[in-house]
Amino acid sequence: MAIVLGDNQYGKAENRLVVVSRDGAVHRIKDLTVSTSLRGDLADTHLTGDNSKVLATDTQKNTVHAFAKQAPVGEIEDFALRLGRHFVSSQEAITGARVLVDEHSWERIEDHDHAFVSGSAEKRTTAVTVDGDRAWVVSGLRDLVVLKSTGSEFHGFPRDEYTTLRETDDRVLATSVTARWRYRGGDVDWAGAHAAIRRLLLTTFAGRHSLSLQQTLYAMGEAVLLARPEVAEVRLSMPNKHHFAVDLSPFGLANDNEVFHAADRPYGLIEGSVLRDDAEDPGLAWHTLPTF
Ligand SMILES: O=c1[nH]c(=O)c2[nH]c(=O)[nH]c2[nH]1
Repeated sequence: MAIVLGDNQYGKAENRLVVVSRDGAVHRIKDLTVSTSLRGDLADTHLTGDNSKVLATDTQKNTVHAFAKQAPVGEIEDFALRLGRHFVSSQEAITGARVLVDEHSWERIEDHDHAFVSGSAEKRTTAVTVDGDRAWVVSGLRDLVVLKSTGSEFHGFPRDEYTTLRETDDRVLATSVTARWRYRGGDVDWAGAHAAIRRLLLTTFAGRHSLSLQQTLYAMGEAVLLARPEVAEVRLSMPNKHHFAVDLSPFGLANDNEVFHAADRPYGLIEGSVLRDDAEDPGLAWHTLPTF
């Protein structure tokens, strides 16, 4: 038996980067969390501690900062592609790079030039993978919290000796959407596509009558694929944020779906992928990313 080094990657995780750009007195801010990780000929450092091929994670962090100054950051996908390609093309030992970027939202306070209020917790995300001269882009969003107060049922599930859940034809449906979608190529209007896909996810959640969160998940992914030819696959992770109707009968009160306990945990966790059956090979697009 021999023991060998398996898959590995290394980098600087979660650089918190805020970039202020100025158009005269009017400022704009980009608030990003950037993680870089590199792959390649890295056996030496693991096996002998020879670091001659290790671009320090500190250097990776510095590169993120310098790139934010040297050219406009632009869309997160473009920024991530520039960084990933730089690491692969400038270091002989480095053959692959993964750059993750989350964009945090800020809104202008009224029409103020340089004062902002933090937006919702929702983040726009991208995961760019570079391997040699190839690249894949998986973009998405997370912490998009949505709720509908009717238009959701759940019944017809098996009942065994442990089942207590009541069937319902009218319940609150709430979730916090994590969505990732894989683009088919790199020639994409990143911001326009993101806005359109986000809208499709929201309008489908709102508009489709739901018989299960699973059905809603599939419908949301399907809506994106039907409308957006540049997307090959959508992966969704959607916790079922349960809202339990409170039993008010001890107080002699009827609860006509008005008063709920918003339970924090446990929560159902509904996850899945919706994809074209003729989608091309995803290559390394999802490599080392969480499945959902
Ligand atoms: O939409 C739902 N899917 C489930 O699988 C499930 N399980 C459960 O207890 N409630 C729900 N709701």
